[in-house]
Amino acid sequence: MRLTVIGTGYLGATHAACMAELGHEVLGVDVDPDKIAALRAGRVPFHEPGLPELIAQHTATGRLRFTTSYEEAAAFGQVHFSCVGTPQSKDSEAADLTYVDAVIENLGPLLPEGALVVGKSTVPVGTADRLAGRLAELAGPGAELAWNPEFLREGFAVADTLRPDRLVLGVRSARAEELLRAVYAPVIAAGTPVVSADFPTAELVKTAANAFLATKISFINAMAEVCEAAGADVSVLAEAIGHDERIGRKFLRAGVGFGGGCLPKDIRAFAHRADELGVSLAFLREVDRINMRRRDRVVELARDLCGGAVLGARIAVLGAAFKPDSDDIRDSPALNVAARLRLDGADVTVYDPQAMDNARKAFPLLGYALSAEEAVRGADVVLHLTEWPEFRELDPERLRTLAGRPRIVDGRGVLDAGRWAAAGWEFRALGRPAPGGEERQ
Ligand SMILES: NC(=O)c1ccc[n+]([C@@H]2O[C@H](COP(=O)([O-])OP(=O)(O)OC[C@H]3O[C@@H](n4cnc5c(N)ncnc54)[C@H](O)[C@@H]3O)[C@@H](O)[C@H]2O)c1
Ligand SMILES: O=c1ccn([C@@H]2O[C@H](COP(=O)(O)OP(=O)(O)O[C@H]3O[C@H](CO)[C@@H](O)[C@H](O)[C@H]3O)[C@@H](O)[C@H]2O)c(=O)[nH]1
Repeated sequence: MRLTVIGTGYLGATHAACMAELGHEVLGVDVDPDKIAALRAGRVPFHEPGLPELIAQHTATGRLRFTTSYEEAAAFGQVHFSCVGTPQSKDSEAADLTYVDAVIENLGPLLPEGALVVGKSTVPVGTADRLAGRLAELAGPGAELAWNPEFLREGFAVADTLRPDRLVLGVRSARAEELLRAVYAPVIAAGTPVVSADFPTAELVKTAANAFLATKISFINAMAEVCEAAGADVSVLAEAIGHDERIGRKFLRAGVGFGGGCLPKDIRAFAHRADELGVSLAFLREVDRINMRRRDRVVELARDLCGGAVLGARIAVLGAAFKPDSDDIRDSPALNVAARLRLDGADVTVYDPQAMDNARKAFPLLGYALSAEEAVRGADVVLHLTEWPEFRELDPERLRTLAGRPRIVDGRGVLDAGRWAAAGWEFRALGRPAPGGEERQ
């Protein structure tokens, strides 16, 4: 089939490449000419494992092309996937729907009869119904809308798109469902469950899934707070409760909390939308508060380790991306902590294997090092805030010879506390006692 993918960011570029991989002819569309120029040259303007290979392969054969022209897109595609951003509004918790609206305004008047526009962005419930009305005004009754939310995780985006846990098809006609089933035929044939739903249910599946995931993380982080107060170990607690299959072991990693371009803004937008509907999701605001408190706790631990104030202290921050295998720094806990310590007068040096360019642009006042070792050299405190595999491989013995003072906070709970302590480090982790005794408060 001939498909367009409108908005070629983290979601759209992956979706476009994966649709080409499924055998479709794909045209990616973006308003950012630099992004389109990079993609046309087979380059991916962000870090996502496996994606550069797919983009290069399918741009080389011509099955995947890119444009900035909506006219070209409307003339080309039978199905148009809308993958533009829905960030948090500048002045409230609500989602900013400017870009989602712009796709319909730009594409609608150009569409031929029978075109299907498919929303993939994460939107407040009720958006699809509103957009369908607007599309009907702009394009006439021949064009139709469907809603097909996306559940991919950054770092696993290609695998999650080609082998998702489920496909959710929000449709208003048998024809729309048939078209979407045809688009995803190889994925469905591989056994992926398909859930057909009305628009509001399809929209809500997405926001409910992210709300649940965020709640699970904040639940374990609240337990970490209790563990800190009681001298218990949250990593053992998480393992033990996770053996109960009703709870499950996934998404119970305590630490500095969730960040990124999805969970934080999606729970805020969901709570806001629920308020508009007269339903209280106040617990999601508490989920948000617990999450932000973990960042405060790391700042507090850094302060404690520096003897009460960080003014003039040298602090190494390992990690800038919001999670490993990504260069995405949107709402990154690591950079938020780093920036706050800088504001308090610390001399902060950050190292990340992939996110340095993005971090430098967004936080030009922080210092940057070319390696973990360089960041640690002379540091009074080391903060491990993004769990890249290479940080787990660091040699605590060698780093001890480089650090000004051997003190480390493991904000992700994955470093081997005993090994670091044995190498002479004062080791602190969130929700866990310090090795060899009660956690020092
Ligand atoms: N990033 C993820 O892992 C992920 C996963 C699932 C769902 N989502 C949802 O998908 C949506 C997109 O997220 P993202 O992370 O890819 O955002 P992004 O900011 O990386 O990408 C959005 C892209 O849309 C482009 N754009 C903006 N206005 C446009 C317009 N009028 N026409 C064409 N292109 C336009 C931007 O230039 C940008 O390239 C959001 O709703 C997000 O919540 C994201
Ligand atoms: O046990 C855990 C698991 C995750 N995190 C943090 O939570 C954040 C989000 O992680 P993850 O969900 O893996 O990354 P995203 O790529 O943001 O994916 C989420 O957001 C996407 C956009 O909506 C959805 O499509 C995905 O299903 C959903 O997992 C990151 O900061 C992680 O460090 C934890 O702190 N503890």
